[in-house]
Amino acid sequence: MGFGTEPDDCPVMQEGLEPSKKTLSMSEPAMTCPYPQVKICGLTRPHEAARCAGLGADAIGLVFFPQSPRNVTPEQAGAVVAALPESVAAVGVFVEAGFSFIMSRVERCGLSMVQLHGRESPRLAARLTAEGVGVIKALFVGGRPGLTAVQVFDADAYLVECARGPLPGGNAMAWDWGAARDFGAHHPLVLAGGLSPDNVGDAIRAGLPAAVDVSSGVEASPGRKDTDKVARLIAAVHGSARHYAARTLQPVFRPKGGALHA
Ligand SMILES: O=C(O)c1ccccc1NCC(=O)[C@H](O)[C@H](O)COP(=O)(O)O
Repeated sequence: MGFGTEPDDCPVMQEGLEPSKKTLSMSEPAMTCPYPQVKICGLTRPHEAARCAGLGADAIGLVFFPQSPRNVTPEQAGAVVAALPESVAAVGVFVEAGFSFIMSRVERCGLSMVQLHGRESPRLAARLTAEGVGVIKALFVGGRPGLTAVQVFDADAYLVECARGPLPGGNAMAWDWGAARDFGAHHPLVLAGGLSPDNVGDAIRAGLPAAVDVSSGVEASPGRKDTDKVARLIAAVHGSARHYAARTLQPVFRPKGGALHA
């Protein structure tokens, strides 16, 4: 696909690596969230990203995947990131890209996190983490890598969605979000797939995630966000706090300005 070219960039799953130790524990930072964080993915325009941030989005996703209708150039992505406040995370979404390609986008565009949305290796995730880049690993119910791959991927958070649709992500495919609930009780879960302002409350009640990720459900057209839908979605998420009465939620997104915020 024309991505990484170095031997170390090989984007296939590797065996025999140390299992991830990343689970929720009392040793995590004391900051808490009353409701799940929100990532709005697939932004292509600076003014729409700024509006999403103003409405309360905690993270913005930029897709670096040429086959996606939401694909951005480094110039477009840099302009979107520049429009964000320091408190918001700038997440680059990659599909089986190599280390050098990813790091070039991180540095050039000012990304604070990367989302690995294909069959990348645990070693790639570890190398990015060692560079100080936040990592979100996508895992797939009914696809590969599945939820058990959490044991070999050390990541800040795990985005879980189903594996249906023509693209690796951004397919607007709803699924049984409750199937991720047990996973989210033990790992930082970003729930995704087919979420919209109308169903996100049900999805949160079912899956109890630390964050939700939405693309198609808040779009006017692919790559263009409808900020009225974004406002309704965020209001619904903020109305879900009652479901977390017995849970402590910690932030999962690293703001582009550096410090974690509650
Ligand atoms: O959105 C894309 O076009 C995309 C393409 C290739 C890999 C990942 C992609 N999106 C990743 C996301 O984080 C989406 O927000 C996630 O898959 C949920 O999408 P949707 O069901 O449309 O809300």
